[in-house]
Amino acid sequence: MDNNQRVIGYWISEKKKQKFNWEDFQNVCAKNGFELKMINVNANLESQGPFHVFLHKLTDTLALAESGDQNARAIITRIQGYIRKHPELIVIDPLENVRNLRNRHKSYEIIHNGIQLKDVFTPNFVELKSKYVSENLTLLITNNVKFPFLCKRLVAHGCSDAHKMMVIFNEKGLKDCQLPCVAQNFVNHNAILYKVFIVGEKFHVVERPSLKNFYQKDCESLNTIFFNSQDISKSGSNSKWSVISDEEAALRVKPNFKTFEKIVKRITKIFGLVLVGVDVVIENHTERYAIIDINAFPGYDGYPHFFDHLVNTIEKLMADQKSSKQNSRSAGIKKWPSDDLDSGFESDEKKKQSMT
Ligand SMILES: O=P(O)(O)O[C@@H]1[C@@H](OP(=O)(O)O)[C@H](OP(=O)(O)O)[C@H](O)[C@H](OP(=O)(O)O)[C@H]1OP(=O)(O)O
Ligand SMILES: Nc1ncnc2c1ncn2[C@@H]1O[C@H](COP(=O)(O)OP(=O)(O)O)[C@@H](O)[C@H]1O
Ligand SMILES: [Mg+2]
Ligand SMILES: [Mg+2]
Repeated sequence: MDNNQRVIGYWISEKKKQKFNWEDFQNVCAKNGFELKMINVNANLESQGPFHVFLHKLTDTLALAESGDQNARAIITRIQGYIRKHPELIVIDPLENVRNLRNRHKSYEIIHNGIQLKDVFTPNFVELKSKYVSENLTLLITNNVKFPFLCKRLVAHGCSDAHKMMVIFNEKGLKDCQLPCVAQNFVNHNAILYKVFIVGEKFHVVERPSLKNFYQKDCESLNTIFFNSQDISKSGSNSKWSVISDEEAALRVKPNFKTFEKIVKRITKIFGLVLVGVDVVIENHTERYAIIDINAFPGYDGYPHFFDHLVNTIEKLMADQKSSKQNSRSAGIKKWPSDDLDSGFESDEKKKQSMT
């Protein structure tokens, strides 16, 4: 290996590698002076290094580790040990920050407390865990969650049920909630979802199909709808639950990209993530933007020149690290707190956010 070569060590699943056409990434890296090296997370990392960057999607492993899986725990401990031993390693993204997205209730709380933007909100939500319907009903009322609401598994990824959901229309449907779950107000949005795919300071928005509108009369007549979110909002999805009338479709509004810009800025900062996706719907009538899901290292399907943007972002993070190291040396500060949630892109606040 060339001593000046910068090495990106990575771990993503084989399935994701295929979806991404990873060989193209290899070429983009080579063109920009990076070597891309797959890490064997089951073996000692020290002997596989040195690495300058660690790029990963370890959401499933993190979730498994938290549920007690010994092998997953060993992997996470090994990686954490390596990261601790190499404080200059650029980690995309820090494990602590990715971990915040495992529990849907926790990520909604972070958004609710941190988004602080007029016209952007996360719909009212509450965690349900009681086997007694009456207790859950009280919780719903106390937290202002109304029918219809979405019932989402508490765990957002890493288990086979993470994307199985329900729309609950009435008290009769409460027994259908699969626990533990988060109940979240249903927001009518004329069946269009906006996927905001973020790469550092850049982002790209794609439109996807979504759930239809539901009205008060549906709460009286409909039984619980069970669905898998993977069948609703992929680029080719064609679910019967996404069909709306021509009148409703005519009411769709053109999204305001300035609002997406603001959302991107806030979300990257409060979650401290470089590779993140935000699912947004625009509420009918109020035209407020509802954030309904946050995903670590999503699919980026439809994001033009994703690999170029990723490499440019890595370049920038390296340059930022170098200059902050120089600054802290002159100020007598020892280390940039890269794992601090709120540090995000603090130093770039003034710089213009740009869209692809
Ligand atoms: O399957 P893809 O490529 O659509 O990507 C999935 C994401 O879809 P999106 O890009 O937002 O449309 C998907 O996003 P959603 O939760 O479906 O909004 C998840 O991020 C999923 O990861 P995981 O299985 O939950 O760990 C992502 O799955 P992985 O490919 O990362 O396993
Ligand atoms: N609060 C909501 N109001 C209306 N529709 C929603 C709401 N939350 C989710 N949906 C719909 O359900 C789908 C899946 O929900 P989401 O929270 O994104 O879960 P996942 O992590 O499985 O993608 C979304 O793509 C959207 O169509
Ligand atoms: Mg989603
Ligand atoms: Mg999700």
